[in-house]
Amino acid sequence: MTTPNESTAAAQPSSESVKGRWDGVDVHFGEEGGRLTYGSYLRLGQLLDQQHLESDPPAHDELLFITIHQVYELWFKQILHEMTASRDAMLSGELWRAQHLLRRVHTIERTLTQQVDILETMTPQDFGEFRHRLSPASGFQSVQFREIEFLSGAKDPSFVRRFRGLSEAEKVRLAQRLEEPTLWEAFLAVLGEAGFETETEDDIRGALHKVAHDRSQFAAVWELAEALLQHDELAAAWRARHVVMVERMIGTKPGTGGSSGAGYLRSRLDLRYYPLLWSLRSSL
Ligand code: HEM
Ligand SMILES: N[C@@H](CC(=O)c1ccccc1NC=O)C(=O)O
Repeated sequence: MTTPNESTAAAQPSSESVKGRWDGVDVHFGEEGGRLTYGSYLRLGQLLDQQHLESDPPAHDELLFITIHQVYELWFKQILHEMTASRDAMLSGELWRAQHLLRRVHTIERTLTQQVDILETMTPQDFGEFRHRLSPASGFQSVQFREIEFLSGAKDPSFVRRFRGLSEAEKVRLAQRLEEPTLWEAFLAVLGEAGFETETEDDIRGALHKVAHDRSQFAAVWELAEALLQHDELAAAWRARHVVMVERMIGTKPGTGGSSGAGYLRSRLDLRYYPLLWSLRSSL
């Protein structure tokens, strides 16, 4: 019996094969031909070498600041993966799958809002040790954040124009998001498939009413509408949590990205992806 880290003749990589057998178990080899390990699979060498402080001498809390943002971006990537698949599932009529994937998005979004607690263990004084080094960078420049907004339904090309320092690849990604169908457009296709007109806003209001009042017939459509509303509510909760954290950290100072700071962020609190799902509430 060998233990997982011992090498065996059977598991030696050859130049031809990327698979082998070890104690009756398939053994896979990574790109370099070495046997796959935890660290090589997860590319930890690269991942754990990506935290570079701007402060010098190093400010203790800057590692936390970088880590939090990198974790956000990893989850943004996952959210985009799930939202794209959910949109495509709606377009191909797989409503159960669209809803299943949106539920995963909700869980990630709750986690993202809770993560603010970790950042708030940093005091404004400790943030002040390295904040001046960050300008003109800001969360405003998060391409994936804007992709999520566009894919959700809030397409606003003015954000692309206001972006500074975008790479060509990032410009292409944002341009594609402005072109492709949003979750809302996919949902309208679902309403269409269910037999409703969706040409005008009044058509859509009418369709939502019928769905809401005949849940036995339109159960899957109603559940999907609720999942979209939940996504909208969770995005709004993140914006609200973020602005209060910002007030706690920098008060009324302008932002490093060049905006008025909390004032600008407050102006975005009323953003809703699906206003018709919200206004439906007033007439139920
Ligand atoms: C100490 C913590 C933080 C402070 C003081 C802060 C402050 C700000 C400020 C002032 C803005 C307005 C843009 C500007 O800089 O002029 C902004 C925007 C933004 N921040 Fe943060 N932020 C913090 C943490 C985070 C974290 C952890 C994230 C997660 C990715 C984040 C994401 C964003 C995004 C996406 C925007 C653009 C929002 C929009 O345009 O609606 N921020 N932040
Ligand atoms: N805009 C923030 C700085 C900040 O939080 C930040 C800076 C660089 C990269 C991401 C950031 N996060 C959110 O805005 C500030 O004005 O203090």
